[in-house]
Amino acid sequence: MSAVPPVPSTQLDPASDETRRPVRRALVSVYDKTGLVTLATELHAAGVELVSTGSTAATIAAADIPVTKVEGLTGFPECLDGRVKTLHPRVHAGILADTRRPEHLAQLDELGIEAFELVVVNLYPFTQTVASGAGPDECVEQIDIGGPSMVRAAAKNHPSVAVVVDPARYEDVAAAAAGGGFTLAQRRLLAAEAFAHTAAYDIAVSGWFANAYAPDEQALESGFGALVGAQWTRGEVLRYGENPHQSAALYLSEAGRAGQGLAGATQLHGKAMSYNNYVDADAAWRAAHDHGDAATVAIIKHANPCGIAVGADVADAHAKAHACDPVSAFGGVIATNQRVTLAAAEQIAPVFTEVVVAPAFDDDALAVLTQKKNIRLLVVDAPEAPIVEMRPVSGGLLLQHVDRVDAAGDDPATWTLATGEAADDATLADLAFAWRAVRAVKSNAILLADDGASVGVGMGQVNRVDSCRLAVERANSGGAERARGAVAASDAFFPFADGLQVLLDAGVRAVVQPGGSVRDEEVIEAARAAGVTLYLTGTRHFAH
Ligand SMILES: NC(=O)c1ncn([C@@H]2O[C@H](COP(=O)(O)O)[C@@H](O)[C@H]2O)c1NC=O
Repeated sequence: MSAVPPVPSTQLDPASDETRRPVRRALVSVYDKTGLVTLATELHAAGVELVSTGSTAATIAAADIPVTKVEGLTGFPECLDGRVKTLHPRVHAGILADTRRPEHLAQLDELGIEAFELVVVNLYPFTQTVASGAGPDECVEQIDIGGPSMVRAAAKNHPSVAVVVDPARYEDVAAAAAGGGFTLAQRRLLAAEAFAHTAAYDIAVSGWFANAYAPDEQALESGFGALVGAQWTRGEVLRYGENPHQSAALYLSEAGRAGQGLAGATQLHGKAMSYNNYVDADAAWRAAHDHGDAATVAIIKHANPCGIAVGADVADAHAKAHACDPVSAFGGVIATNQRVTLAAAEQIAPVFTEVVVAPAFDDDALAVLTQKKNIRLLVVDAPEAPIVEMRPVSGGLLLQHVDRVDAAGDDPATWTLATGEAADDATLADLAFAWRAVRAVKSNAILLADDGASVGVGMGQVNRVDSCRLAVERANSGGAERARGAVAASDAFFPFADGLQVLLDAGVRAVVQPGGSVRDEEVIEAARAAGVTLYLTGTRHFAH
């Protein structure tokens, strides 16, 4: 590495006006021409000389704004179908010269090169081209080379150059050009945005290579490419994490940035969402969308349901879900897959509720709920089901395909009747509901249901028999005796007959479970002895 002479230090506060660098010359090369003419007009009015590539220059010139073509600067024609336009020392030396260094200025002078103080670039639409289903050659052609080179160069040289990669910034650019240029602090922020932009671009390109264009053998077999890249951007800093001594923030994926998913939700009312609110709201929102078009309400506490129900409408579903465990519903998070109506809002309002998540709220429902100062109201569209989900482990990341509700085995028509009489339509509908609802329950999930509503949920245990006891205890709390005559779903097989026996003793009328234990016969025999219908799904929905 050659020794680089030290840069003269200024000792100035980066935000100070004295660090502004007046914009005299700008290089503008944009694929997306949105706002270009307005920007060029304002830069020209501020006395900025414009240098541009092919169709950017043509667009500016067509608006009667003076512009120099890059070719005029380099003395070299754009060639190879635009693969080489700005890749020239006259361009890059003009961007990379550190004008704080007298020797850089002297070299520019010697070479007859003028420095740029502003670079405005946006890149070829690689992601959009891939998404359009274009063939590989077209996708490869849409990998921008010259653009990222200029962006990275300008970002590196932010002490001398401001770089802009997003048309949303053009107003700031025009204001800065007219007002003496960007401060050093602003140029640093712009450079950070620029590096994030090229990083996201390279993640998209490298991901496409690893997963679609040049997958290795394992990727072909498994669908998991050799590389996973993603970029999350900070959405909001949260008051604290799971506990007050933990700091936390919400970061957004591309979907979240586009306003999708829980992270991209619109909050209509209430205090800022907390870390735990997000965790519970995500679980609630998923659970509320597991029952197709039926009006569904899920009430979640600590990522587990204290009630899930389908009903004639949202109010009906909410009343049924709430009745499952009114004690635990206090301070819960409610999600529904339908508009919240006045009737539902009037039921929800008297119960202390942290968050309500819904695709929409009727105005009169909103009027009722917004009287509660602290309740958070979120509008979230139906989930765009992610294909894979990630979970960090120390030193790595686990990826798995999402456990979808339409897995083989979720359709009662595919179930095997292991013992007992075939269920009548109503019982089968309850079993199907319980089987879908139990997916939302974590760690040895047992869910008792009746008439499209959970009536007792056992979860979070390290053995299944304890979950069975818990589900029965909850169903029968306060002398309710709701376990008798209910149906039961178990997310995974009963390893022994003991757990099932707890349910049988409590009087459940039908049970659905995956089956597949080495002791299945023992388990089936217990159901047979009790005269209870037992279905096997062949699929499990375990959730940790
Ligand atoms: N190859 C190059 O030298 C080069 N220099 C700039 N570009 C890109 O060309 C686009 C602008 O071209 P035009 O002004 O012709 O529309 C921009 O998206 C810019 O990122 C280039 N194109 C691709 O690499």
